[in-house]
Amino acid sequence: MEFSSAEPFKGEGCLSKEKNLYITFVLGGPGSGKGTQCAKIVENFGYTHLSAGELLRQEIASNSEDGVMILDMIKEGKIVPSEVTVKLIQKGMESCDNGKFLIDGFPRNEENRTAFEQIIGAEPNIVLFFDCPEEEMIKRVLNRNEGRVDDNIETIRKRLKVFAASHYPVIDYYSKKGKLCKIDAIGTEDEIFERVRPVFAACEGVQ
Ligand SMILES: Nc1ncnc2c1ncn2[C@@H]1O[C@H](COP(=O)(O)OP(=O)(O)OP(=O)(O)O)[C@@H](O)[C@H]1O
Ligand SMILES: Nc1ccn([C@H]2C[C@H](O)[C@@H](COP(=O)(O)O)O2)c(=O)n1
Ligand SMILES: [Mg+2]
Repeated sequence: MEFSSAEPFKGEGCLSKEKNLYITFVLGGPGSGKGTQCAKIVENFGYTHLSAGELLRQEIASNSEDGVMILDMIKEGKIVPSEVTVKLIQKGMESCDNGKFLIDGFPRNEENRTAFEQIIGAEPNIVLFFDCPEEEMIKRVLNRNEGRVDDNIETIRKRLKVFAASHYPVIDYYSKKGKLCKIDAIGTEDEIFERVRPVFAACEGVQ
């Protein structure tokens, strides 16, 4: 496991300097199991889960100014401009007393990553990466049955292409910083969580 735990980050930028921030970015391709494992981390370790995709879907549902643009991009499997997504994450972080965040599905590319650093003024302590073969991701997404507009084979193929083209520089960046924790995402949900659990158990002492 390529991981070194780090001290909590003192909020800077938009977030209160009084708040001890402990940020985990949760990465992986579509259907790799990010949301499923985040729910288990919340249950076991008391984090606040902010899914970038879910925040964008809520923005569509609320008929906001950016809603139509976001919907068009999601249908095409494209990445929404970083400023829009980071502002939604910022709102989510500010509305929470707890400083322990799981930021799921973010950063999707280098633009996302640098926008977060600039706007939020913080870095993740840990970056989880769920490593899953494409065929398994396709199977899981097609079986998901949650009515998402992007859970169809055409959009999945586009999302997988975007993922393959943009995730590596982000993974590489955090790997070089000793923050990357790669998790084998094949197995049952519980088996996978037993690979995730030690990462958070190890961090309990430094929060
Ligand atoms: N280990 C697993 N084995 C089989 N199915 C799984 C496993 N983990 C999650 N699933 C199922 O696969 C589907 C996708 O999982 P999940 O929504 O957690 O993925 P995700 O990485 O958040 O995807 P997305 O990026 O599209 O939001 C869900 O229906 C979930 O119940
Ligand atoms: N950082 C992000 C996260 C998500 N999106 C858009 C594009 C994705 O295909 C879609 C669904 O995300 P998921 O729920 O699969 O994490 O939301 C984005 O543009 N930028
Ligand atoms: Mg998800």
